[in-house]
Amino acid sequence: MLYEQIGEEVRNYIDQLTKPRGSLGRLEELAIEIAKMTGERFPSVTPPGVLVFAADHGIAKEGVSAYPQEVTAQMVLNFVRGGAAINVFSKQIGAIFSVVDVGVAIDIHEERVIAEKVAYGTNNFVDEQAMTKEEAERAVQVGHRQANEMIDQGIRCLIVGEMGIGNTTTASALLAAISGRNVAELVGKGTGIHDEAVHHKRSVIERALLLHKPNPSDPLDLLTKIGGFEIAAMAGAMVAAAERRIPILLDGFICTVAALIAQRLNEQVVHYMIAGHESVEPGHRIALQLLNKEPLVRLHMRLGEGSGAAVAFPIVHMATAMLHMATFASANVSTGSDHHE
Ligand SMILES: O=C(O)c1ccc[n+]([C@@H]2O[C@H](COP(=O)([O-])O)[C@@H](O)[C@H]2O)c1
Ligand SMILES: Cc1cc2nc[nH]c2cc1C
Repeated sequence: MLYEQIGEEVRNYIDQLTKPRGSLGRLEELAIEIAKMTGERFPSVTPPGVLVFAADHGIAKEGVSAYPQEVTAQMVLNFVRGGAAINVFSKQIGAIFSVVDVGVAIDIHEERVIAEKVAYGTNNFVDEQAMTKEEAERAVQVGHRQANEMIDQGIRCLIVGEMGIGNTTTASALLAAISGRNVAELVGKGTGIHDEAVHHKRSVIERALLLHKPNPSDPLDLLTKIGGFEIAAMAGAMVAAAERRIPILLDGFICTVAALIAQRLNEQVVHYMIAGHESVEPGHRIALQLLNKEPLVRLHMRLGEGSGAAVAFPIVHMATAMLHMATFASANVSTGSDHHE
């Protein structure tokens, strides 16, 4: 549960800082939210942790991505060698970074990749269940354990990223099931497929939903029938962060769908989430609305990996830094007519 009392104290304290009341806008609300999450009057979000989960998707066989499946494994190697966007951004924000293989389709021979493979990719959910219930549970537990390990290392804010060719199809199927919205409204170009392929992607998802009829409020049923291993692990990681009162900075579309799964595992988790950015993927806005979250930035990004959250992190950091301003009393600045002690 949130520390409501501390939130109120911080709200009153912010009104004593040397600025016109409310003039730091959303930063003020962010500082209050983080105080409520952490129970600290002067919370810190540094260092942040970036935890990237990688997995493959059987649905990729349907030709729903602009890139071949082997890119998942290739990018995992790129992550440990420091060449991806998220590596560059993680360095900029001073993040602790890890990448976890929770279900990549091939063996990865690289000791810097955390090996937690549940299976060699999911099954193609257009004609069979994506995974077994036990696999879904295991993937959630991998995420939970990995987030706890990062928190033990001292991170004060968690960014959960993903890599998985085909996972915008999986995330779209999950969101359509959860929201009951039309697939056409939420399906997008993912890595950059053309319009005709978007139609095909839509019909693949519609077929899968008709076949499986997942229960929109049962996270394990959703994951088992139409999920992905990285999405399950991300949800587990979010649950762990909330349990440890660590703020979660959400990334793009896939991450936000994982957040909806996390919400169905434990509804308290939503109170620990901050929406980092709004992705170009059309379903992202819908997923954010379901969580009742307003993104911090809109930069026309659609990369994943945790990159949008990493870009938004400095804003969250600024919100906590703001609390170290002088007060009207300490700086001997006259208060305005609307100032209340
Ligand atoms: O985060 C997003 O909003 C986002 C939007 C589009 C694509 N992606 C990334 O692209 C991959 C999935 O795209 P696709 O076309 O293969 O389904 C996966 O690795 C994601 O990290 C991510
Ligand atoms: C190159 C590449 C990098 C990515 N990072 C996240 N999803 C991705 C998809 C592709 C294709």
